[in-house]
Amino acid sequence: MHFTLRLSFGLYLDIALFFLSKLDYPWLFPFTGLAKPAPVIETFCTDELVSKYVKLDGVVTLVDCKHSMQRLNEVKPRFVVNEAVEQVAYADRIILSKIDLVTEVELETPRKKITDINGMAHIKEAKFGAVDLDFVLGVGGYDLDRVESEVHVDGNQQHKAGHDHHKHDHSYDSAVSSVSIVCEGALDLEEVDDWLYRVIEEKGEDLYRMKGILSLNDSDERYVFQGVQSTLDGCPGKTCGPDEKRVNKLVFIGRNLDETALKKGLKGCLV
Ligand SMILES: Nc1nc2c(ncn2[C@@H]2O[C@H](COP(=O)(O)OP(=O)(O)OP(=O)(O)O)[C@@H](O)[C@H]2O)c(=O)[nH]1
Repeated sequence: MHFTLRLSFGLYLDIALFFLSKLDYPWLFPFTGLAKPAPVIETFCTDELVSKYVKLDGVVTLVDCKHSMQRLNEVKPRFVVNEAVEQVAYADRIILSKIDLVTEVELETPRKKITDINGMAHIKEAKFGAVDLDFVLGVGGYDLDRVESEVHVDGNQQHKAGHDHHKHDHSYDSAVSSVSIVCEGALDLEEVDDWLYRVIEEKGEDLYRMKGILSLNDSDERYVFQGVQSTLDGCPGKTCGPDEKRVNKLVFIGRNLDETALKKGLKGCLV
């Protein structure tokens, strides 16, 4: 008698991931060239099967400081992704490599470009990609308990990382930037929750990542959140000291972010 065991691909993957997860090793997935990071991150964060066994620790992007500017400055038509810009925008850690091939002054251009796109990522300069393993492993880029130590915002500012509008007014403005907001006061949790979901809905795929620390009116605990595209996670954070100021810090990374509207939206949630 013949038994035909029909296993779906999903079940094979389930079994493979189960055994691989038992090894308890960090996995590094290298993506070369023009890989789009968003679908990969989405798979790790939202795919039921993959997220059962594998936790995304962080995205590390290597930027060649000698040759990357051309790619980063390339203006793409509407709805066409600039993969190089997205790779920087989604990164938790950025290795600015080949620094021996440029002068200190020349290094300023890619460094500025990167921080304009992504105001959250930690940047390290390197020769031949040599950095401490701690920099690329145990990143915790998606851990809520790391949000407070990761969100360092330096005031209300938006860094535009797109092209010069006057030179390229024929094309769609696909500027990717970081918007950092710091505002004092206590927020209404329901209001801020509604507002964040409204931002996600309105911006759609143009919103890449966000993180924040919120002070709420009915609690001494801060509230931390982090989101990737349409997913949003949040939980209570550290308790506010009795004399501590109620401060809210948020960082958004995305395309065509409207800083004024974001600030106004957040202010509307203050009690
Ligand atoms: N001088 C110098 N050369 C480097 C450095 N890093 C890599 N290279 C050299 O650059 C050449 C190309 O290496 P990479 O840019 O790392 O190649 P790659 O990763 O395949 O390139 P991509 O897929 O485009 O990222 C090789 O000959 C490397 O030895 C560096 O920091 N300094």
